[in-house]
Amino acid sequence: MQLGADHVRVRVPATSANLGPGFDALGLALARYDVLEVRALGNGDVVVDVEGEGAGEVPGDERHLVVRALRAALELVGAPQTGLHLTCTNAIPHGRGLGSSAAAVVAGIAAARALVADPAALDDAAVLQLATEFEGHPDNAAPAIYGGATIAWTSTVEGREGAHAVRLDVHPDIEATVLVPSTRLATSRARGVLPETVPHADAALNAGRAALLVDALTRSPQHLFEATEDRLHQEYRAGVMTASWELVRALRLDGLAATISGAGPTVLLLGRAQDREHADAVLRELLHGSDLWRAYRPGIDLEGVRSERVVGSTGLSASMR
Ligand SMILES: Nc1ncnc2c1ncn2[C@@H]1O[C@H](COP(=O)(O)OP(=O)(O)OP(=O)(O)O)[C@@H](O)[C@H]1O
Ligand SMILES: N[C@@H](CCO)C(=O)O
Repeated sequence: MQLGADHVRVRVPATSANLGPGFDALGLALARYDVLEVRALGNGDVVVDVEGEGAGEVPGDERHLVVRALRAALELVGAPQTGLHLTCTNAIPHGRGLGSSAAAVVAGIAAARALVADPAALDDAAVLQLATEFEGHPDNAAPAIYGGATIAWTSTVEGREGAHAVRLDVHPDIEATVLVPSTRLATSRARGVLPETVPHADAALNAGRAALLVDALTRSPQHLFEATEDRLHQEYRAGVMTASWELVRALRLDGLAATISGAGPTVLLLGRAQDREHADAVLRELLHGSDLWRAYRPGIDLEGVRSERVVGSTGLSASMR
């Protein structure tokens, strides 16, 4: 397949995975975005300019995660590799449990989709499958692609092998607050401290809470507190994110639906708009005098990744999702 454009722009949301009991399955898209421009270059050069999160840290060559994902997507659809000039304006913090790596991978694949002559060859299902091959699990990639909340799973059923996701419409009263610490934690380290097996009673509790959480997210936000209980991963990880786990416990003691965001160490707080005042008062008290945390209330992203071809200096073609 040939390229159909030489300049595209992509916007991809931050995501919060797990949401408590939905380990490796549930995710939520947040309205905080990395924005990328990708230009195909006639020569084989790779130039990467980064502003914001990751500037001066991520590699500026073929090892850059967006470049790797983009190249994998071009290869998947049989499009030619090309030189690339990548301009990244990043607002998703790295290594904090807000899906920065999934966002980079999804953005790279979405850029490839917008660059190739037949974008339909990289439909959302193909983007999810390829992103999951990079990430190892689909729970951040799914909301980054579809927006809203998602349930993602990896099927082993014959003929349906691989990653799948369904999108949920989040109840409009639900708000997300993220408390982002200055410290980082690599997902690989947080996964390394998980046990091989868990007690049956804990697994049973999580199954019930995850099911309840689907209802709480979409229809009954009054159940968010109980629905975000988890016994499968957060406490096991407490030793590698002590301050985050302490904050989750303190917030929950005050009746707030706090969880570790993804593999941490960010803390996610879900709640109803009507409970915002109470949440803010608790946060003020708990975080008073601490310079460890930055708090945001980003809003829920409903669209997922967006890309568009850039034509001339200002004109844009139809956006491609
Ligand atoms: N926009 C980006 N551009 C290039 N590389 C990135 C980008 N975002 C993340 N990465 C790479 O991914 C690493 C972070 O991935 P990691 O999975 O540890 O954390 P996370 O994705 O932020 O958190 P989580 O998966 O728990 O939500 C960074 O250190 C960097 O190497
Ligand atoms: N479900 C994943 C999310 C981080 O990518 C975890 O908690 O390890």
